[in-house]
Amino acid sequence: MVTVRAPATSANLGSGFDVFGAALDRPADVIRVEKADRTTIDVRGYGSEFIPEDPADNTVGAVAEALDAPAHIRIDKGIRPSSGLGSSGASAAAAALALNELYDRGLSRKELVPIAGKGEATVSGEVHLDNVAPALLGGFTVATGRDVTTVDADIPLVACLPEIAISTRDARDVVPAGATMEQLVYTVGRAATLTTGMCRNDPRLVGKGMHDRLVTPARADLISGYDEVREAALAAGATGVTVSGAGPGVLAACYPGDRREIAAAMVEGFAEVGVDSRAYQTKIGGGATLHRD
Ligand SMILES: Nc1ncnc2c1ncn2[C@@H]1O[C@H](COP(=O)(O)OP(=O)(O)OP(=O)(O)O)[C@@H](O)[C@H]1O
Ligand SMILES: N[C@@H](CCO)C(=O)O
Repeated sequence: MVTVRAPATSANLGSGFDVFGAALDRPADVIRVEKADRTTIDVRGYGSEFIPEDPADNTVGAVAEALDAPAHIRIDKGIRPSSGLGSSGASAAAAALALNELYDRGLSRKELVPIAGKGEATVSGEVHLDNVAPALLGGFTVATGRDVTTVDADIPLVACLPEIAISTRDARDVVPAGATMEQLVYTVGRAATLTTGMCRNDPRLVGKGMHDRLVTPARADLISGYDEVREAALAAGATGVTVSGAGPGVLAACYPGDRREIAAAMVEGFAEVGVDSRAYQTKIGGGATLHRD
């Protein structure tokens, strides 16, 4: 039996739509796999009632098929689905690492990224690697096509999840079809600022680089209380705030000593508009970990 813990991730980070991603040190999914004649899936934990166990509809099913690795797969969800913390991608990444080990396929973590991406595509409709890459490799990741670069950054974060569900598929429908040259220049500047901040472990630059005028405003409109939460987090010391992944989670970058106050301010911001939420005080963390029994 092989057990893998794969972390939650935050994709986009504002200025890096479909390219940037970061592994979070908590929460995480845990997957256990055992060889079998055909793949079966048993889902438990956070939000498990909303997750299909049919391999055709669960992200881990496509991964088992791609690796030709049928198994009994038990998923313990620690990451709420449809929250913007890469829940479906974490399961896909964990399954790729676990089944690669179980069947001695010998693929590297980088080679497993596109395989996990096939699993993620079953629910989001298109292949994008900005959740599965950090879940497998850890740190801050830049995924361009099949090429993934990683930076082992150490940046404190707060992720606040409101009790609203937005599927990635629906949130992709509101992404603008095009951009003006002015918007492109602004986005490149912010993305470069964020990347420099990650390389220097500088929360101020990371926060500044999260600001995005292209995709985030359209997605923020889907999240009741987004403006209130953003203002509250900035007033409490956040260096930048954006939508986490496809939402509805909201992500704040900050200095280490400010996390508790920012988390409370974000929960209060959602409460102002009558929405319950849960905040995680976290930071950029490592990739999936594997244990063989
Ligand atoms: N193993 C899985 N874990 C979580 N969700 C899954 C899984 N397999 C299938 N799903 C389905 O995927 C959808 C959730 O994925 P979605 O991409 O919308 O959200 P997310 O992974 O939480 O967020 P994001 O990608 O924006 O960070 C739900 O409809 C859920 O039923
Ligand atoms: N880049 C993806 C991440 C969510 O899976 C999106 O924003 O749609």
